[in-house]
Amino acid sequence: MTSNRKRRKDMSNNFELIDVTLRDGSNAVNYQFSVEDTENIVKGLEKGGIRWMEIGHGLGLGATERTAIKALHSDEEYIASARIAAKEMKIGCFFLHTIGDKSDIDKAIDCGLDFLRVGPNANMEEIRESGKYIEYAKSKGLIVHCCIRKAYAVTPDELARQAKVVQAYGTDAVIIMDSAGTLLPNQTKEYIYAMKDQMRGCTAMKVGYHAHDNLSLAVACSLAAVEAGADYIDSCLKGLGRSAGNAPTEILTAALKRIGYDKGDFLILQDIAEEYIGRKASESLESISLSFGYAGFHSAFYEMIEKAAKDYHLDPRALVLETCRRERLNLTEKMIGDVAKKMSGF
Ligand SMILES: CC[C@H](O)CC(=O)C(=O)O
Repeated sequence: MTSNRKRRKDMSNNFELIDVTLRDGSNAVNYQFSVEDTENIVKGLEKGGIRWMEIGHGLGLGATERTAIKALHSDEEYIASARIAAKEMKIGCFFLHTIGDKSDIDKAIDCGLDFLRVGPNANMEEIRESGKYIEYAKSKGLIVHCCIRKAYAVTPDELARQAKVVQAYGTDAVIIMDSAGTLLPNQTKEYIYAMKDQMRGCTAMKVGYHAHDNLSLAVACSLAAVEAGADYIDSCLKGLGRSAGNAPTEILTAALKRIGYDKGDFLILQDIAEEYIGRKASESLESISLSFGYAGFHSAFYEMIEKAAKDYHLDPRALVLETCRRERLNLTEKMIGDVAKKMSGF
């Protein structure tokens, strides 16, 4: 008992929470966070003891400029307002190699960015394509995380091999993203252990975890990740995020405190969540999310499911489950259409 307590106490500063409300949560509010929301949430999180946060468009740098999904403000406006509001908070942004370019990284640095989170899907091709941005951001002095999306689509060993490749580009941390909220706590640990084993003795590269709450396990999986030795854990106020949302920051900090980790004042964080996120949170909850979590389905593919389900008069939930039995990483309209056709007996 005593040694357990001591071990936990010794570990209390060994990992960081990264609040991603203003980035992942932006997906849930149609990218309409205002500069005022940004300032209030940054100040509130900092008051609650959070030291790292991710902000900006849900799809990362350059998305407002280069996609049809426009945020209320530009990347520069979001970063500059967060920078002004923050005292010591580290401010980060997401980056997709399919959307952003190096000029976006330069502009973000000029506005005061501290860290960049480059997000390839869990396949070697995307990892390699993202590599040049990881190297570039490192050469410009940023802290860089490689957030491997849809990590559940490959085995823990395969993900660890991908992390090894990422490491060669100089990334400071690899974040395991359970983008569909499909992992169970014991599976979460397997991914962290595989990653740590792969890196053992040869690098200072850190490992993080980003949960989604489709099976209401985001907090449990995050705690499991901490227990397995994760260095970073992502969370959002009220769990506000894409699809079923993420691990709620205020609940996670309370649960962590119960087991001996002091990662923030959950009462302050709860007040901030109520004040600034309360009304927005319910908008992100959709009943279909449970099937996404069960099957390991990324919500970004849902439009294709909706269309095929309508065309073939199917229950979209059944189509999600059947599609994911065949493929979870690279879904196409044709593939989903073929599954729907087969299911409907055509
Ligand atoms: C497009 C970025 C994506 O939403 C990253 C993420 O949060 C996830 O995959 O869970």
